[in-house]
Amino acid sequence: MHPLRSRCLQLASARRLASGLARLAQAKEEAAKTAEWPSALRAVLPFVGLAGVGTAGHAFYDGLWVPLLRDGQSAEEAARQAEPLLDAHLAGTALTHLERGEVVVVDGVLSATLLADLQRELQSLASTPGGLLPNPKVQAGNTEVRTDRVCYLRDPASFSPTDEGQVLGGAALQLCHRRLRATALVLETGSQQASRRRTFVVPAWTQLAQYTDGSGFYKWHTDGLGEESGRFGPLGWYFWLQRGAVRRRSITGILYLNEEDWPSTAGGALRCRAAAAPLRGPPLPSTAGIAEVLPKGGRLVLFDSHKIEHEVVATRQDRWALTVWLHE
Ligand SMILES: O=C(O)CCC(=O)C(=O)O
Ligand SMILES: [Fe+2]
Repeated sequence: MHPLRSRCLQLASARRLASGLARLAQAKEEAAKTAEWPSALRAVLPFVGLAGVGTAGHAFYDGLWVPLLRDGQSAEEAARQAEPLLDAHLAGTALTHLERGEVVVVDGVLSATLLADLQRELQSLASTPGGLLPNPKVQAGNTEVRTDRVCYLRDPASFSPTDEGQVLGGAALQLCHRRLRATALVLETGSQQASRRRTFVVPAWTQLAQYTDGSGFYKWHTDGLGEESGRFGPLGWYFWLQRGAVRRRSITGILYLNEEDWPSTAGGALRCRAAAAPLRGPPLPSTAGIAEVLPKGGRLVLFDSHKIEHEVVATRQDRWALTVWLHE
């Protein structure tokens, strides 16, 4: 090779090497700059992680463990202490109507004597200080949605006197609580003939609600998660955990503890955006697809917790309802 050509080639490769080295140095400098961020991030990450796990744990505890998993029972366990409110045949029919998205109404599930005893026990509970508390929404500062006062009935085996809101009630209330929970078993058995076999988890508590004369109402809602579930973006997972038990609700069962003759002029109707299936009792009025169910004492109402939109209209006399949510 000509010496001049060889010199040129040497110069060219030296220049390439120099520019390569310069690029490397620049890249190193940039990497060092950005490395400051990950190391800062690495320092806070364990705390962020701990806070996340703590928040999730709390949401799980509050939203699923306490209301359902801690002392919830299988339908079989729940039925050990009392007779269900429905017989097997009625329960099978009820399941068929529930699957069609209807509201099942069964009258006369409590005797007249029991209804009279209930009136006495309820009056005494209503006048016991701290016996009934504002519902959870009102406690959270929201008075627009519902105004009832509530307490949670439990049987002695799961009762904790230190837990606010828990009550034992008298013998009549205890019997209603047990019979309402026991109804889970006939519904579960009835589902063997229905298109979907169900296995329920029954909370240890039932909710006793009092809507008072002149001011009690509960605006339109469903008892499940409804539309709010997806609304929260990045916080969605938190609400998903926090509303764990609500998410697992399957059937709402309401037993009215009022006098049997509830006048239609007294208001207080449960209105459901669905067809009603009165399995025992008179046909129910319905306007524009909304069934109107008066809270007659001894009336049992069942509906799909997620699908059926319902409201309680203002009542002009004290109105009592005992509710169980069967979960899946
Ligand atoms: O008392 C009723 O009739 C229904 C109450 C209700 O909708 C509820 O507690 O979720
Ligand atoms: Fe409801």
